[in-house]
Amino acid sequence: MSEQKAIQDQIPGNHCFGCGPENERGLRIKSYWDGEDKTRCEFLPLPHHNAGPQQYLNGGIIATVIDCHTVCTAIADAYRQAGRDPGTGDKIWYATGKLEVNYRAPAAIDKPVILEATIIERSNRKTLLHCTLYSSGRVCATAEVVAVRVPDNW
Ligand SMILES: CCCCC/C=C\C/C=C\C/C=C\C/C=C\CCCC(=O)SCCNC(=O)CCNC(=O)[C@H](O)C(C)(C)COP(=O)(O)OP(=O)(O)OC[C@H]1O[C@@H](n2cnc3c(N)ncnc32)[C@H](O)[C@@H]1OP(=O)(O)O
Repeated sequence: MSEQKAIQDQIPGNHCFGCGPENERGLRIKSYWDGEDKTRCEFLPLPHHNAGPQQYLNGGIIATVIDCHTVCTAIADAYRQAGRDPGTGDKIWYATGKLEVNYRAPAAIDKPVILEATIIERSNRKTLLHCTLYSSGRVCATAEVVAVRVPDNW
C-alpha cells in the first residue's frame, strides 16, 4: 500500500504559521486521515516552544496545532464531500470561527504530542470538530472547533 500524503502537502498556497508548508519559520504540522471522519497528527515540540516552566509545552502552541489540525481536516473533508482530491479544481479554504481549548494536564516539551480530530457535524459553510491532544498517552487538552468556509480573497 502506498504511503498516505499529508493533507497539508496536497493543498498548495498555504502560508499559515501552524500548517503552511510554504512558511519556512512555521510549525509545519502534518495531518493524515485515520478512519472515515478522523484525522491524526504527530508534532514534536522544539525546546523554545516551552511555557514559563521549560519542561512544558506552551499553551498558545497547543492551541495553534489544534487549530491547524482541525481546520485542515475541515478543508480536506470539504474536498472529499465535493468528490475531488485536495488541491484540485476551485480552491476550498476554511478559517477558524471558534476555538475552545480545555487544558487538562501539562504536555512535556521533549515528547511528541498526538492530536486526534473527529468531524462531529458538517454543513455547506461550517464544520464542527472535536480534538484531543495526548502526550505520553495522557489527555493534555481537548477542544471544540468551528471551521467556517471562506472565499479565496479572504
Ligand atoms: C494561493 C492563495 C491562498 C489564498 C488563501 C485564502 C484563504 C486562506 C484561508 C484559510 C487558511 C487556509 C489554510 C490554513 C488552515 C488552517 C489555518 C488555521 C486557520 C486560522 O488560523 S484562520 C485565522 C483565525 N480566524 C479568523 O481570523 C476568522 C475571523 N472571522 C471571520 O473571518 C468571519 O467571522 C468568519 C469567516 C469566521 C465567518 O464570517 P462569514 O461572514 O463568512 O460567515 P457567517 O458569520 O455568516 O457564518 C457562517 C456560518 O458559520 C457560523 N459561525 C461563524 N462563526 C461562528 C462561531 N464563532 N461559532 C459558531 N458558529 C459560527 C455561523 O453561525 C454560520 O452558520 P450557518 O451557516 O449555519 O448559519
